[in-house]
Amino acid sequence: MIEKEEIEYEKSVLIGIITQHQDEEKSNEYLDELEFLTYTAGGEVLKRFTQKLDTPNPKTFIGTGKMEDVRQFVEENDIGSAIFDDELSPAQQKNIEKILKCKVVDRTYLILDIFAQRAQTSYARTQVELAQYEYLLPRLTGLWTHLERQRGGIGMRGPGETEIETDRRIVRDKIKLLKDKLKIIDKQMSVQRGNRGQLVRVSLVGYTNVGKSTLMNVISKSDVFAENKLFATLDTTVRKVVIKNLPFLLTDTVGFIRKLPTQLVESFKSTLDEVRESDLVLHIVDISHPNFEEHIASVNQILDEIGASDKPTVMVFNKIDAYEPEEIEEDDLMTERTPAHYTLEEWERTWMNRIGDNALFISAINKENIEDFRKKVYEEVRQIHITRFPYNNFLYPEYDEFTGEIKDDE
Ligand SMILES: Nc1nc2c(ncn2[C@@H]2O[C@H](COP(=O)(O)OP(=O)(O)OP(=O)(O)O)[C@@H](O)[C@H]2O)c(=O)[nH]1
Ligand SMILES: [Mg+2]
Repeated sequence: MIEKEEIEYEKSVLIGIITQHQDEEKSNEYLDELEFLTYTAGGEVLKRFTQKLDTPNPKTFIGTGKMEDVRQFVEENDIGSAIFDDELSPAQQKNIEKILKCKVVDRTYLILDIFAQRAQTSYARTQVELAQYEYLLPRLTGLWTHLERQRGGIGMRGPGETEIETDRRIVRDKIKLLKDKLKIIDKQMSVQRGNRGQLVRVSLVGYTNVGKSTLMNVISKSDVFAENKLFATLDTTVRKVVIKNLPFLLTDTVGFIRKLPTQLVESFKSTLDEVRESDLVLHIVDISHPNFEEHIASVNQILDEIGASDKPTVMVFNKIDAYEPEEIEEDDLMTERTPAHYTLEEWERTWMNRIGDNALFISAINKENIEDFRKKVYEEVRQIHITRFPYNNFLYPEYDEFTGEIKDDE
């Protein structure tokens, strides 16, 4: 069901709204992220449309006048998909499609589509397929049926055209089948996790594209796929890492994102079990991203949802090489200083100071402060080890006391 072949960049427009809770600046930042998602899915954004609205129009999400602007642009520029930053109701989606006569994709579907495109293993593919069917189920009546355009491109890598006329029952059966299939794999995975013995488990979590896989590669000398697109990693990778003489398991996981579709959280539950069952969480943050504080909040919320928010956590602020505060010219007396103007040193004195030792500032790419990072991880893992196996204490001296041969990895 999931097609793998590469597609040409598809012309798209983005549509977002500005509300009381979401001012123009926020809305722009969200659309930046949506544009990155669109690019990752294989689309090119020709134009953004925004509208000030207190509540979205129940029929067409944005107002009639604005929709007419969009329609004209879509027609004149041969646009393949109109992408909304918010979740659309099945009815809204249908209505808008009738007007625009192109694919209408919301943020949730876009993310599902990227996952479908990127899923490598049969396990990840099954999880995505399940999430796609669950998204599709309430939308079954007439989704995209009136479209006579070519197939393929954004939003077409899932259960699409062929299933549309199919009975809901068939989709429900399919959902049940996929759930059963996942249950079997889940059991195997859980046994595998059990077999890993008593090694301390550490997981890398964080917003998508913050550098988790890059850090994994640096620290474990492994070769996990990393790239500057969203959701480069869908399957968890577990590596045995040895710092000095202390072995532990390090897991690289799928990145999180604002408004991660609930269908995905649900079907990736067991991928996330890896995080839930870990002893230590390394929360990686891209400090060079203007929205990094909001990213932290999104990640914490998802950790909470999966029941993993009470783990010992180290905050790792990555990409310090790329961090550039906004500057205020000396003769500029109008611009107010905001956190966007903070230097790294100033950041370190904010709330980050309160987490004290549990905040690290690194560059995975330039290997800056990686030694501090290794030391910190060593000490945390050692602490967990000693608590769990008090008699083994003598095996693992303080990081600086260790004089034996330094082994990086096995
Ligand atoms: N400037 C800079 N870029 C970095 C650093 N670490 C990683 N990157 C880049 O950030 C991008 C994303 O890196 P990944 O390691 O794939 O990020 P990830 O968190 O695993 O992403 P997902 O798997 O998509 O969630 C890549 O282009 C990396 O080269 C860093 O310290 N500095
Ligand atoms: Mg990754």
